[in-house]
Amino acid sequence: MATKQPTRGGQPPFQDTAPSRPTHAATPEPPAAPPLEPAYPAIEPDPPFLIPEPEWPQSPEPPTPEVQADPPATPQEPKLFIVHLTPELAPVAKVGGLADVVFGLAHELQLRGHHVEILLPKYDCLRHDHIWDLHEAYSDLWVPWFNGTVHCTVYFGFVHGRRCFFIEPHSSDNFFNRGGIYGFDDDVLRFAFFSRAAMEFLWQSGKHPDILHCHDWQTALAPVFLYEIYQHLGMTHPRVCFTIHNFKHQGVTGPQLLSATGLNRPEYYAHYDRMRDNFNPHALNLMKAGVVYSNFVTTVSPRHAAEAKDQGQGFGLEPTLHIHHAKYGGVVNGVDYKVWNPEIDPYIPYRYGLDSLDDKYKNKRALRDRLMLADSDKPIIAFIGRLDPQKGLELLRHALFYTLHRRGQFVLLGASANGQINHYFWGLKHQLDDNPDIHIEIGFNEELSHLIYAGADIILVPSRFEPCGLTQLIALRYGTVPVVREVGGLADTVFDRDYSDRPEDERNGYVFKDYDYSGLESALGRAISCYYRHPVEFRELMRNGIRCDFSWNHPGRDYLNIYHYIRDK
Ligand SMILES: Nc1ncnc2c1ncn2[C@@H]1O[C@H](COP(=O)(O)OP(=O)(O)O[C@H]2O[C@H](CO)[C@@H](O)[C@H](O)[C@H]2O)[C@@H](O)[C@H]1O
Repeated sequence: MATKQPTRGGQPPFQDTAPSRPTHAATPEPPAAPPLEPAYPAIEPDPPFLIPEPEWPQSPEPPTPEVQADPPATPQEPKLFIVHLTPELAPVAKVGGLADVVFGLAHELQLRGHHVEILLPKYDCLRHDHIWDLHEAYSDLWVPWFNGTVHCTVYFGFVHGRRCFFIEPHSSDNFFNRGGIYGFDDDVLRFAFFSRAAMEFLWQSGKHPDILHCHDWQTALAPVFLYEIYQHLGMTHPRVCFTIHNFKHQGVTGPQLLSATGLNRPEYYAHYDRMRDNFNPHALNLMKAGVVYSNFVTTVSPRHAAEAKDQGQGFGLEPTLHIHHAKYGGVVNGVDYKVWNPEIDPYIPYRYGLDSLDDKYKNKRALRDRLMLADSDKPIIAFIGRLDPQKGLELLRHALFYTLHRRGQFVLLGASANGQINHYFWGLKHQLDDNPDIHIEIGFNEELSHLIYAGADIILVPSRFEPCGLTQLIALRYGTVPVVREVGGLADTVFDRDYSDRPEDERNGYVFKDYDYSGLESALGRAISCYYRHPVEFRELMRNGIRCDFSWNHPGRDYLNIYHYIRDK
């Protein structure tokens, strides 16, 4: 049996995980720099709401069972044409939570009667089994790039009812034929190209959305292109909402970007008020550009919005967020309960809900069978996520051994883009291979994740920082009790059973504050004790979680309020 302090495994490669950039900008905040809000021309009357083009057939996929009433489209509210620009979309191109958010939000907006389209790259690794009726929609897109143009084909298809356009460039750079989504030396150029191509597509195809909703640094150049290029060509209608899912990755690059994208004029763009990185005066920062040029900027929880602006979690964008604070806020993500719902989940062998909670334990057995874990009365503690220093890897590793010590079982599902980290967890896996109470699965496996959410008793989210976090929200729906660090969206959504000042029926998990082993043990230890010693109370906690409403209903409303606000301004 492994002991609490392992003797093998070597030094984890993720120990020094302090943000590589200082938390305060080296460049002082300019005293009276006026916000550089794009001076859009006066808002023209809305064009008639664009209904789906008649030639697009309806999605032929079978309807999914309805588990909750769709919110009625409010007749008095103007219907919007909303385009999402995104590098990820679940489940066809998913690396992390951003993919789920675009998938869920787009559907919610559609349910409310708005016309939504999603633009993303046509990666060679798209999951075609989730795309219906894929066909060529636009064959003659020419995108300016350096001193020439790149020919692109645009495909249209439905991803579980969402209308999607996939942009495929034909160039020797093979931007999106790399067998993966991120992790290449030219990532900034790849996504700068995508943003330019998306804007060019909107313009050439005569689409004038009311709202362009961009996600993360990968699409942050779109509002720059809109304001600096396309509005002068007549695209004066769209307003831009920019959502930051993760401040850690900002798309910092050299001035070559400007000649590639046709923006040119380095003396103009490399200005502190526009795109110049707050640390490196010779670099450009795409995320900063997105903040400066968008009409509204959100991150994915109010707590993280404050942490990023005022508490050193903005990875250097703090002064920029201060300058633009009037158009900045946080909206907690939702979960798509048509996908993440144990009552209808096709990936779990036994469906269950509040009234049939016992069937959750059949899934626990199925999970043990599948992962060859010992059959016992022990609780299963799980972690699902990217193996990134953000996720609290030292605490995760500690939790694994602490769980064994406290008579629990541990399941870890994760992967890292960093070879060293993957290697470390492979080492841990080999070290613990014979232990019947541990399973470490390295890789991305959406189907398995459903079974883990359903079969585990406790989900652990020990993040260093967490803009929102979807795993705890999904786990709550599956009656799996979250143990989380009190940070970002985790603090906004999980309320400690013993210490929260919320009413008892709103307490749904365990929370710890300090990023250290004793902090983790205090919360995980209480959760395991409750499981063993107070099973009735533990069950009540599970029920409280299932009763939480983290659907897209509320965030959908919040985003619509933002959209209407920036349209009316
Ligand atoms: N190996 C694996 N196999 C199968 N499924 C896996 C997996 N690894 C992760 N997942 C799934 O991917 C999603 C991850 O959600 P997170 O909230 O952890 O997102 P992430 O940190 O990537 O994104 C950022 O964006 C999201 C969305 O805004 C924020 O919630 C978050 O705080 C921020 O860091 C979940 O649906 C999870 O089940």
